[in-house]
Amino acid sequence: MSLSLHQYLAREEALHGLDPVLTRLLTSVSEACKAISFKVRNGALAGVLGAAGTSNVQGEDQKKLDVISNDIFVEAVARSGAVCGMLSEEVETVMSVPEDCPVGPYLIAFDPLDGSSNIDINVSIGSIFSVLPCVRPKRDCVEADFLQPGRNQVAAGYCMYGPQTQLVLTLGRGVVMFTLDPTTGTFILTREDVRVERAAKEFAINCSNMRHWEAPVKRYIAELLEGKTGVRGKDFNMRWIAAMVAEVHRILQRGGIFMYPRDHRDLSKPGKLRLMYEANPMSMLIENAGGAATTGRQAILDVVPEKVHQRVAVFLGAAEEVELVTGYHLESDAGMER
Ligand SMILES: O=P(O)(O)OC[C@H]1O[C@](O)(COP(=O)(O)O)[C@@H](O)[C@@H]1O
Ligand SMILES: [Mg+2]
Ligand SMILES: [Mg+2]
Repeated sequence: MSLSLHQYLAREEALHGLDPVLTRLLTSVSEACKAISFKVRNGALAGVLGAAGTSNVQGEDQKKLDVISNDIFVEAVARSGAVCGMLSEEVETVMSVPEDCPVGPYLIAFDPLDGSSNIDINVSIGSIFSVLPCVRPKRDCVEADFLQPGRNQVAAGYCMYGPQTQLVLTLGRGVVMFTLDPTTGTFILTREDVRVERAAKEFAINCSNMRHWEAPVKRYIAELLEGKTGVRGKDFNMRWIAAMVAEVHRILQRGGIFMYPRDHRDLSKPGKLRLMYEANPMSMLIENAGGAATTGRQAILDVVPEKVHQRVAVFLGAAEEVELVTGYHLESDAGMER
């Protein structure tokens, strides 16, 4: 019998004591994702393609869909009565809930539209979310309330707008996938107990940055590229979709490793991806599927953030590969100390 997201969350409440307020929040997130999915499906017909003509806190040009998706998320989540603060890639400061909305015990961080460079070419994109507890729920939450390690997350996930719209979720007890039935507008559970194998034969990295990488990353990638004839003794395949949601989605289903290392392009940016609404939720998913996620030097989920929009290097996926490349970083650091 097929289970809807609503029924799945009710089952989690009954079997594992899932907080009904968290259920309400996740339901609001799923409604936001559904609304974004409908916009994406209609593309040019809905007038959602192209640039917005503005830039975000990262100094990146915003696409219309970045702004539209952000507005949809903020509206849905603020009205859930489940949060006391929101953090978005598209908004510089943390957002409080409006006066006419009740305040709840959670904080939510989100990347409303991931893979923005794919929007106008009709390639997979997504939305990513991370839910943290709020120690002192109040209307005027501040940045400091969000500065918690990813280990504190109580739920995390993403929705991918690809050939199908799929919502992928962890509550800290494994990873489950739902597929949106476009005829009824219901998310239906289509995969449970998602696992990432320890070994891998596929990797994802943007090789155009190779000259800027640190030595351990250059070493690791060089060994993968040598294939059967090199120290690894096997051939590896490569993919790069330029949307973290799509890369993680592939890895959750057929394995592999995804990397966006820190590089020397701009020393003020330790990596491209953002810790709180990209790396943390994806790391929680990957760890819950039996994989690993590090900065090359420590588990991503143990990083204590200093700023809400902070960037971080990311190596995630198959545990064997993540452990190997992390080992190369630690060896290299130890060598430099000597
Ligand atoms: O264009 P690059 O440098 O390959 O970067 C791709 C990476 O940037 C991101 O698109 C960043 O996400 P946004 O679209 O939310 O800014 C990741 O999803 C992806 O892995
Ligand atoms: Mg993103
Ligand atoms: Mg984004």
